[in-house]
Amino acid sequence: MISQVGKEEGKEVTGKCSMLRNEMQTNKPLKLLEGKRSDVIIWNDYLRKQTEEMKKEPRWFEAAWLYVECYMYRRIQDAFDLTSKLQDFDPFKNSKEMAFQSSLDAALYFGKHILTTIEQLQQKLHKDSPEVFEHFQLFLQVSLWGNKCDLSISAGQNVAQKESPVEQIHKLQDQILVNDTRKLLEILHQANHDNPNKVTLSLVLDNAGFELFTDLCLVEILQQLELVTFVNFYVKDMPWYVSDATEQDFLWILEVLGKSEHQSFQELSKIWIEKLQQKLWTIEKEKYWTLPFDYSVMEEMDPALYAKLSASQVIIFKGDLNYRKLTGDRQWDFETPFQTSLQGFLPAPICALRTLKADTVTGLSPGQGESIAKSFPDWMISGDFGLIQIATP
Ligand SMILES: O=P(O)(O)OC[C@H]1O[C@](O)(CO)[C@@H](O)[C@@H]1O
Ligand SMILES: [Mn+2]
Repeated sequence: MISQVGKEEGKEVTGKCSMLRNEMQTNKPLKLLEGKRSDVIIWNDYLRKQTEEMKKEPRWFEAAWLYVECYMYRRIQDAFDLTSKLQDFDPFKNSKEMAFQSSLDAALYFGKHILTTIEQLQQKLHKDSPEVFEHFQLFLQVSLWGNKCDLSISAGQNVAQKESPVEQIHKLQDQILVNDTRKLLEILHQANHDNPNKVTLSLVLDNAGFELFTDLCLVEILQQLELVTFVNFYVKDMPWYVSDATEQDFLWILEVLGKSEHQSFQELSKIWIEKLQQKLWTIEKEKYWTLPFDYSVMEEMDPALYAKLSASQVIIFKGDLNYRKLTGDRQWDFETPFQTSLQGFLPAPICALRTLKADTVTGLSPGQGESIAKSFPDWMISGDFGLIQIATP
């Protein structure tokens, strides 16, 4: 329940958001943050440095898109931080929850599919059987296409997933521009060989709701196939890009599945809650994901996080924004090796699972981008094309 004070403060936040919109529309200079969160100093220093480097104050239409776009979400949080009652209020919660509710059919279909798969795996499957690859590939691709479901482009409007994901992925095969699935499986096999029963996967999450559900299913299968032992899920530490997953969103989905009338959902929720209790899964909150930096400077700016990621055997980065931060959101030639575009960021083998929604991409084969562009002019922003892309140290 929001108190009377909370209601009044809600009006103040709305007023601040209108001002923010006006600053944006009229291309005003970016302002310093005013709240008291621990990252304010970092954001404000960054703005001062940008001003020094550009020899003028950064403005909305002139500064780098990655920076201003992140700054916009950070300013929204700043408005809440300046209240006494609404600092933990998530303005996107409703949109995230509604989007998941309207994707329940697809989630249920996939939930039943994973439970059947688990049963088969437990009964018979030999770890070297070709079926391992089939399962691995299917769950990886469903998690990839789950990334189509973000709410930032649709301004929070519904992006319900209606069709059965298993049937959809067959149709989408040709839209995977780089497919390093086999390499990823090899890396996991090698990691198990080197560290039996001690393989840690870091999964840097993107969106809550249906995408998160597909991520949880992917991880479950990786553990069932005994390719991965521990999973660290990295969530956002504040509401971000509308649909990005926070710890609350993660816990919410487990709760909703647990309370569902469908037995398959209940079962999955029970298995996953146990994994959290047994520390086979952990939810990690780190502030770096909502700072203005790309990942090439993480080692310098946040050596502790870099070291933590380095301790895992594989890191999966989900989604478009993570990809932009991996590549510094530069206008790379499409054929630049993915590894080059990481500019030294490689704490452990990296796998990017991303549908293209912004115009940066690397690691394509000669002429591939140009050829797609002829038939699909908006191939880089439509979310219709995807990558399963690996870089190894
Ligand atoms: O949820 P995702 O996959 O990171 O997508 C968010 C993307 O949407 C946009 O906000 C709009 O294109 C991009 O700036 C951003 O990279
Ligand atoms: Mn997102």
